[in-house]
Amino acid sequence: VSSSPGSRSILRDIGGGNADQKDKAVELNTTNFDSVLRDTPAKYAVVEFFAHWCPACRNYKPHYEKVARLFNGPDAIHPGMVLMTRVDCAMKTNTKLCDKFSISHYPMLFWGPPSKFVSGSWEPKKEKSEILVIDDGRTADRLLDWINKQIGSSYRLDDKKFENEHVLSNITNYEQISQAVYDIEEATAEAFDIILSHKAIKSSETSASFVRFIQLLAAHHLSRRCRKGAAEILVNYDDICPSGKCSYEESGGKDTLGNFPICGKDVPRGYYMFCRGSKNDTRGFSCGLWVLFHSLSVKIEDGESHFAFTTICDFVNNFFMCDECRLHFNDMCLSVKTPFKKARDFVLWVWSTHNKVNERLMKDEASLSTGDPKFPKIIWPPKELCPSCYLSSDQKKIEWDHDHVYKFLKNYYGPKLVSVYKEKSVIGSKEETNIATEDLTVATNALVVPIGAALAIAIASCAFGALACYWRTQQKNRKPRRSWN
Ligand SMILES: Cc1cc2nc3c(=O)[nH]c(=O)nc-3n(C[C@H](O)[C@H](O)[C@H](O)COP(=O)(O)OP(=O)(O)OC[C@H]3O[C@@H](n4cnc5c(N)ncnc54)[C@H](O)[C@@H]3O)c2cc1C
Repeated sequence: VSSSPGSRSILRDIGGGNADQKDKAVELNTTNFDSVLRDTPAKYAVVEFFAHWCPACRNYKPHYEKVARLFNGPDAIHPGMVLMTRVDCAMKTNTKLCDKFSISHYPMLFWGPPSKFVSGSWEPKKEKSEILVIDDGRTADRLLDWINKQIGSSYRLDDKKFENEHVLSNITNYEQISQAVYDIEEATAEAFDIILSHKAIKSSETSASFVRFIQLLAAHHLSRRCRKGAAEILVNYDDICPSGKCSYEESGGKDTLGNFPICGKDVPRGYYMFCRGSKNDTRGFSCGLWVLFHSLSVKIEDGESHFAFTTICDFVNNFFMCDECRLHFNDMCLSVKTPFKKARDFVLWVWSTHNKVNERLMKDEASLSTGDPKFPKIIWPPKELCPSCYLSSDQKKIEWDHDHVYKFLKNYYGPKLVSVYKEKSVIGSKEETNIATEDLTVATNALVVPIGAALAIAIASCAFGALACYWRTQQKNRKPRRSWN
């Protein structure tokens, strides 16, 4: 991926990277402008072009920062909506960048989808640009009003984290699933961190379960960086977990599990987007985990379906540290008596199992008021999302059209889920298109290729073409181990 190194860490460190001044707005320059705006999960960006010598800009900064604290960084009040950035045009290195946006005065503020800024420009007379000049952002209040008008929100400067009414409920919004691509990465990294912090690979059984899950991720995770991270772990597994005994601590060397961030060093970012609750302790990780399972299920081929089923069941049983959840889930796993032969059956099993959990939680949450008021549990998908999934329904019973449900799930957790990446690639350069496509390409043809000893557990169940290929490249590049040591 051609992003400049560290562009993602810049996004993550907003407030950390600029920790000296505690600035929340991200400082952009010629080098990181495109990569930061391409990598951001945010739907919109504000770019402030300023000059550090300009007194008006200095006076404006506290206003801009008041708004930036709402949107930027892991402590943001409304993360993932707007990325607030600034470019110092007084820096010689940024001259060309500022020229491209025809900067006529300081500060000058622009608004638009981040992808439109990538390799983008702005001219005063150009009509129909998706990049707009913010013409009324002179104070923090006015800037926020302007933003609210653009996105139909009602954010306020004194909003507090999770004490707000503004999270948009996504129950019936077909488009919002595209934000979940970032949550899948987040949940994967969080699951991995939990395993590390609990030192949860404790036996040969848990070790085998872990390897199988990582194998599933290496082959079918939607995010390229998570597939890559998973493959790295597999390749090095014998060294970092000899005989299933893992070393966990992060150290300078590459010989502990902690040194292999599964989705790259910049994930977890610290927040969820599609899975964001309106309260601090709702949704988040467990929602992200479900979305991960669904997104994996729709990628599975017929021959892998039973492997995927047992792998997910074992993973939940061994590594999902919510006792009630894993016990119930395990019961539902055990109730499957005949092995899956068809991917369709597995996709529908994950869906119906999730609905059984929803059904049970609907009652619990109603009596205990523990649910998220903005995201009440429902039998899913609601009619608004998929009318054709319903053959008939009354108060007590829904009769599903399983063909339509399957078709809906394949699209919803497949192309729809990754549509944000695709959108970015359409507008970007040819090179970018290739990157985005590569980002999303998953191994669909699962070949059984005999591979090395370290993957013995993995190949015992099945092996995936892409993974085997990766493994072989690594083996070629690896120095032979000196057996006399
Ligand atoms: C394996 C597992 C078992 C769990 N067991 C329990 C338990 O026993 N007790 C408990 O209190 N909590 C349990 N949880 C947590 C619980 O299911 C929810 O994840 C949590 O309450 C957050 O709910 P949510 O509103 O974000 O939606 P979630 O139920 O997490 O769903 C996430 C998103 O998936 C979509 N979705 C909903 N239903 C379906 C479906 N049937 N098929 C496809 N997509 C769907 C919706 O868009 C929804 O927003 C479990 C979680 C997991 C991953």
